[in-house]
Amino acid sequence: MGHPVLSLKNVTKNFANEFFLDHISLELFEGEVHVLLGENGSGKSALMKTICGLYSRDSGDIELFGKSVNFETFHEARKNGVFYQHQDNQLFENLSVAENVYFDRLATTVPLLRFFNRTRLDADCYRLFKELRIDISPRSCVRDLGYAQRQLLSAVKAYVSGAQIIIFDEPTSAMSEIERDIFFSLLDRLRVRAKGIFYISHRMDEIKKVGDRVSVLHKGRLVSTNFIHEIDRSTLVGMMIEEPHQERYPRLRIKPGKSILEVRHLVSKPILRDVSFSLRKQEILGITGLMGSGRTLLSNCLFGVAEISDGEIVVDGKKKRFDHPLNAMQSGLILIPENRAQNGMFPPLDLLTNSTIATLSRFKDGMHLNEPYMRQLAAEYVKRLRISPGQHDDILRFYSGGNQQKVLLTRWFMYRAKIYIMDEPTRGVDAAAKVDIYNAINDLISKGASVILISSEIEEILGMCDRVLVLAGGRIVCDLPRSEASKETILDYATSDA
Ligand SMILES: Nc1ncnc2c1ncn2[C@@H]1O[C@H](COP(=O)(O)OP(=O)(O)OP(=O)(O)O)[C@@H](O)[C@H]1O
Repeated sequence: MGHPVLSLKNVTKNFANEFFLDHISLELFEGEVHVLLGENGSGKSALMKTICGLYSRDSGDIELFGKSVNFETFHEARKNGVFYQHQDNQLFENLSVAENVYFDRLATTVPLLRFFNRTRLDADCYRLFKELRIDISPRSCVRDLGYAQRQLLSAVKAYVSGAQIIIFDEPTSAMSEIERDIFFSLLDRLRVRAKGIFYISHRMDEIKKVGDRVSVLHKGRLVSTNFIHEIDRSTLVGMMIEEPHQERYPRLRIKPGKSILEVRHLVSKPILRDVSFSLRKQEILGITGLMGSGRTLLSNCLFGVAEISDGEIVVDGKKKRFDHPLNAMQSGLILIPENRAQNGMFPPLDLLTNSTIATLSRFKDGMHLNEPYMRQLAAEYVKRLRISPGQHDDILRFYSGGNQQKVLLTRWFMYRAKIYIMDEPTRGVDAAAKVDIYNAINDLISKGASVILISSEIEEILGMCDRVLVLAGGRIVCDLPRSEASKETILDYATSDA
């Protein structure tokens, strides 16, 4: 192990007396990938943001290459070689992929944007993507990319930034195996080029693969730092959470009933081609596929967000045409979207409003809303999904990513739809809270709902679903009962690209 390139010494930060980073001392050694683990809201992102100027510390010291630093802005940290990849991928929606990748180059080396050479920029990006095996067109607009593609793009931005210290905050949370392999090879290159990497993740399966040491945070405190090869998964989980072990995938033994949703020969240009499948009452139907396979587009078509060029949707035996999400909702369908920051949350509003906003009719009491009932139901979900801090007037913007996700789920769990389409519902959620979410999904099923669970995590699909569909190149390439599905079969089909 080399010498420390970044040292935190007794760093503290008080967040409005609600949360406290408690005297954290941590070192990042030259050449290491240092994994940070901890349940949702344990302080991982807050600590990293304190390093890179997004938050100022109250006390303690941070040394970069042996010199004390106190970055006041994110920009100052970047100038000094510290790059933070935010878990919500902060990209420019209206710019192209190449412009996003080389945005720093544009902003710093070209005095007037209008003189920049687009052809050269695209060619550089094309070469880079070819080298990294990334199959995204440099000219596409970021707005049209799926979440996993955006994650890959953010990682490439870190790569081209030339930064010496890189902080990845849940960089692979929506990526499937193949994209993760691309990301890991990019990480291997960075390991050689950068001086040190902090790596936050809830995907326990990747930690051994990527990390050298691991530090666990719990409620703003550092619990321990260990070499990864010296510690096993269950010890790590035990350090993160206080509760005893729970079953990872709690499955119900309910036999699905008759078909309630039929999708027939659905086409949505330019990706989806001839997609047909059915969903049965009280069934959990898993859909997986690689980046760009059409998973999210399919969910958007079913929910009336994206246009359908051909084919039909039949709900409860009746043909439907959804031009707007409201039509889909009236027919009992709900979509919990993949990109919560963009399509799900109301960041400036409080927890109570964010959780009850879609279900106000349920709380109607004459001319008023029954506020005690709203509070009671919200409190039940706060407890059940362990939302933290969980006060009704907490503003959502200040919540950790995983807790924001839980609030979003609360909103739709309360809604009591017939058919739930959940696009990556456990993204950014810690191992224990995932089980809470699976239990809440089971609860919906036992009350008669059906669920389409779209996920990039094959283990999750195999653990929770009755049946698995694999999308590749915009088509369904397999439809398997869970008993016949395995990780290998799914991967084989996912890479077959019909
Ligand atoms: N600007 C802020 N104002 C008030 N509280 C904040 C602010 N930023 C973070 N917090 C609080 O600090 C705590 C830790 O949040 P943080 O985002 O670091 O969690 P995390 O460990 O990264 O969780 P996750 O895995 O869910 O992303 C949370 O309780 C959060 O509400």
